[in-house]
Amino acid sequence: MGESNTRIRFWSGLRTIGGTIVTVEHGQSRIVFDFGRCFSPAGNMMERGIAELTDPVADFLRLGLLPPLDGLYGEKPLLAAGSGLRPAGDGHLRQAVFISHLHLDHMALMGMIDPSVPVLMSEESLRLYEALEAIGEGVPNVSGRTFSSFAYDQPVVCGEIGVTPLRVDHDVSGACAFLVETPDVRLLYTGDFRLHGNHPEWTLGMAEAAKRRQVDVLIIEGTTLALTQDGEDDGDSSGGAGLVTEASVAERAAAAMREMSGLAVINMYHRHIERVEALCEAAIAAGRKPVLEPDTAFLLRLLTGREGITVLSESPAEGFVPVSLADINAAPERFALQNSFARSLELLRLRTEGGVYIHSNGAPLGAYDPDYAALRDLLRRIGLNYRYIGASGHAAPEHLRLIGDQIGADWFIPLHSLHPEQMELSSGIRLLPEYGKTYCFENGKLV
Ligand SMILES: O=c1ccn([C@@H]2O[C@H](COP(=O)(O)O)[C@@H](O)[C@H]2O)c(=O)[nH]1
Repeated sequence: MGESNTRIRFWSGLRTIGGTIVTVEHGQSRIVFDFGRCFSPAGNMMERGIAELTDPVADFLRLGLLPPLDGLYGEKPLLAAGSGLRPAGDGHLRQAVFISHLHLDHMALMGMIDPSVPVLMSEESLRLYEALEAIGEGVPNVSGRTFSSFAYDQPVVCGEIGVTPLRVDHDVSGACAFLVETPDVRLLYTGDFRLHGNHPEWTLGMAEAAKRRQVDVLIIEGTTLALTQDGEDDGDSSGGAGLVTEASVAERAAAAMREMSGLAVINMYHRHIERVEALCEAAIAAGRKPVLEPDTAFLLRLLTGREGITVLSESPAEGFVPVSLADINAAPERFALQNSFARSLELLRLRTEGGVYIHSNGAPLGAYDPDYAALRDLLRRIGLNYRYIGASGHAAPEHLRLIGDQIGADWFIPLHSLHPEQMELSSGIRLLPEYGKTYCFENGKLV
């Protein structure tokens, strides 16, 4: 600490999809962006469903699942972990943690940060976070902590570092990129983004702003590089050969619901509330009543103000219209029932033969997750026809290039990707950083 140049370090997420954690430091100022957890079912002890932790911060540190950063964690867990790191709150740093959006791979670990360190997210993200907390989907370990919000396009100053959040389109509301300015360097971290969603102008506006500010360094996500589309093997041919857009999802889902005579079941990710609403409309357009799980219904009402939502419930549900399993079994062809993976066994109580299972970016996302094979097995056994009808939250390779080229930074750093080395832009030097190594910038140049 205390050096005069700007130092950038990468702690996680360079060669994985998500889990991105990056620090930018100048003098005694530091910002951290994103604090998520990389999904790795085979790779670590925390994904094995073993007993609860008593001191998660200490345990995550010992397992190498948290970045070894001075000034970020409480004194007690550091002692418990036998760590020599400096505790938070001793005043040696001006710092803040910025969260680009509320997907687990970008925010799941933010409860581990000492409550004295500010953690900020967009106003929309904070609204969503509060709603998630209300249904028990907040992050663990947050006692004594409050989260703060920032407005798009309004710089937040953290000591000698300025951060301007720029809105982007992703498959969750409130997503943004960060334009980071220090006395030595201007960098843009894209967060996760896409151009085939309902709001390409947000992403294009972000690129335009970054170009105007002539950023030196572009840190860009590369999820789709050398990645097959989710559910590709299941050939949802109605999507056509081109890019599958968010706008096409509802249309294709409605067509599938019309085509099949039995029950329609939809697995979606309820943090993407725009998709939840679109699929409800699709069900209605197909002559079916959408029936949501109670948590999703709660989110939808709170975040959109929608009324008259039907929920799956065996008893009266205040503020909602209840529909029971027996109601559905009396006429399955009249319903489109939301069913998330955690509730899959409920399907055994339903008349599912000849119906359709619309997999619309709900977990398990793809074959890389062991739950996926189990889900497909269940669907085969109960006679539900699987259809993948979704749209990725991530820019296609050609759009990554388009955005990267438009920004035209001197250096570009691909991350959030299994194959960052495949990112090619028309100009700029590609940097594939190493974990924990310090990259120093002085007067806009890597030294
Ligand atoms: O090993 C993996 C991990 C993820 N994917 C796919 O990547 C995206 C992740 O989206 P997020 O918004 O970052 O959660 C999703 O399409 C996954 O299916 C993968 O294919 N392999």
